[in-house]
Amino acid sequence: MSSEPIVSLRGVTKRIGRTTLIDNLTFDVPQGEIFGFLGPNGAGKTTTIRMMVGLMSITQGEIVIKGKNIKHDFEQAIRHVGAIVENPEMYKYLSGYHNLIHYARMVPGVTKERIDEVVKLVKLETRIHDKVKKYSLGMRQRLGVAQALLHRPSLLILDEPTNGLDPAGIRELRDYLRYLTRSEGITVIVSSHLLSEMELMCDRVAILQQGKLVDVKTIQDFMADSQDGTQTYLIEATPAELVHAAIAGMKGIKDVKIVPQGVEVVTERDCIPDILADLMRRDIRIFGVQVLRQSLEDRFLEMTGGEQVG
Ligand SMILES: Nc1ncnc2c1ncn2[C@@H]1O[C@H](COP(=O)(O)OP(=O)(O)OP(=O)(O)O)[C@@H](O)[C@H]1O
Repeated sequence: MSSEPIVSLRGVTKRIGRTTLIDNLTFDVPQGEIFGFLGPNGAGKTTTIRMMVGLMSITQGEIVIKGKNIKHDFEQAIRHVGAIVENPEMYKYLSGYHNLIHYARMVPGVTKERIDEVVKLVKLETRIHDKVKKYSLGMRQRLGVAQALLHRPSLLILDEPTNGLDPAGIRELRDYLRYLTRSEGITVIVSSHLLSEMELMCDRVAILQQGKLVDVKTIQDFMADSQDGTQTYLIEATPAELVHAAIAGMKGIKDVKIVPQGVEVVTERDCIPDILADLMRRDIRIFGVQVLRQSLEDRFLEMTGGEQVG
């Protein structure tokens, strides 16, 4: 993976009249990842995406895609981008394949081989000759993604792609987006107000709230670090009462409680070896230690002071 970000936003601001919709966004989207814009309704996800694809002007700041500033080099920047921002146009009475042929006429240099390739990429091979009216929402979306991929973009942007999909459709979407990043090296940006989906789908998320960036982090980092650097561990050991009493007296323990599977301890990572060594000295039998990861939802609520999402 290259270290050069595929997209950089620097001080991006959008004002309409006196209202600031987007306020000074600065962050990078690394290449080859699935990157999420996460935030409650009205946080500014769609507005940011619209600016990135040139559907809306930028009041202030810069957006650079693959080294090209979209204000000064729009054509050059946008040729790297495939996007679905609004519902893509499709002819319901034509097959998926004929829709692609029709669309490909508007995209210079697209061959029949490329059409077959994109059909494979979105895993529509078995149904591509069916009429679009017979497609499920998930399949229509995949056809939309196939359209967006025809010109070999290195960045795919999908605004709220899980909207209206059933759990199976969401899973398929996740699988083929992952396939696109892994096998084709395509960077994907998705937006959503649903934390649980972003957690499963993305490598990294930018959290937006009221047009501002709250934070941008990898999913692992979101779940791992609580604000004070502590983490919850489950120590499976018996007898639980003895474990509890021993740990409660140690340094650096924020919380300790007995749970059905053992004892839960809130502490810093560096304290774990000492805790285990101490328990072993007391002849306590240790069966396992697990890091209990916080869900992104917990982290989000912690970071935004409780504004509910989803
Ligand atoms: N053209 C516009 N004129 C005025 N206000 C707008 C315009 N477009 C969006 N807004 C406002 O900007 C804010 C951000 O909207 P945006 O659609 O970007 O949010 P979002 O995070 O995508 O939310 P959602 O999930 O509801 O689509 C909202 O308060 C919205 O009402």
